[in-house]
Amino acid sequence: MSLHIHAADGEIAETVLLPGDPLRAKWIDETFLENPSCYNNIRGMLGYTGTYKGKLISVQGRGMGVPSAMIYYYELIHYYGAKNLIRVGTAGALQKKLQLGDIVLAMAASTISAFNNKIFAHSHFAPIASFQLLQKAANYAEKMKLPYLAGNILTSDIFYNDDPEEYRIWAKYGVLCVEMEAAILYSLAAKHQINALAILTISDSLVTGEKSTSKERESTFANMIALALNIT
Ligand SMILES: O=P(O)(O)O[C@H]1O[C@H](CO)[C@@H](O)[C@H]1O
Ligand SMILES: O=c1cc[nH]c(=O)[nH]1
Repeated sequence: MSLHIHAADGEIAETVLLPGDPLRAKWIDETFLENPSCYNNIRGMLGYTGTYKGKLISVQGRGMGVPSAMIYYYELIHYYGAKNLIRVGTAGALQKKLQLGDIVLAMAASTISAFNNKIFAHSHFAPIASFQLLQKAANYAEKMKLPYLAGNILTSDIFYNDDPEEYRIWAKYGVLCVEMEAAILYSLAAKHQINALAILTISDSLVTGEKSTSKERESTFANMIALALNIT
């Protein structure tokens, strides 16, 4: 049992999918898992464990932004022995070639967030994905003909930016999209020698201003979850 997750020992699987929205966790549980049970409702941050094709999988909501996500990543690693953490969620495209609904596999996560500054002082750590999970995800996406790109992404602390053009410098360096939790996931995974991958679905574009409808989000989200579940 930990402060924000009230699960008994053994109640959480070694592989955990992490959507931001706790209701997405509920939806994943109801749509994809067999024999599910809810192990957490502290702060409404729902967590479930069930089976997928006979494998034990957990799904844990983790909120938005680095501080919230870090609490859940940390507790899952420290108190529940998580070994594979897969962040699933939405991102804004920074490149014109990305269409709404496309999947991005985050090979690395650049960030404006300062959580690593204290540890690495004037140097910069490069948070990267687990190659093993990344390779499996790319293979699965190709097999299923899911439109995807793999590359660098940006973990931002800012959702509503005063300067709507600020993304351009990241775009110039090839960064694919922006979200808010992957860099801390990759940093913690490196520190604790576990596997981590962020799988993202493009929900809007900072380049064109397009946004997906709720219906589109639902179907594209399902592709992303199927991908995540099939690499575990
Ligand atoms: O869809 P999720 O996983 O929550 O991810 C993205 O959506 C939220 C912002 O709307 C942030 O958490 C961002 O990272
Ligand atoms: O963090 C996010 C998520 C989706 N779209 C954005 O622009 N930012």
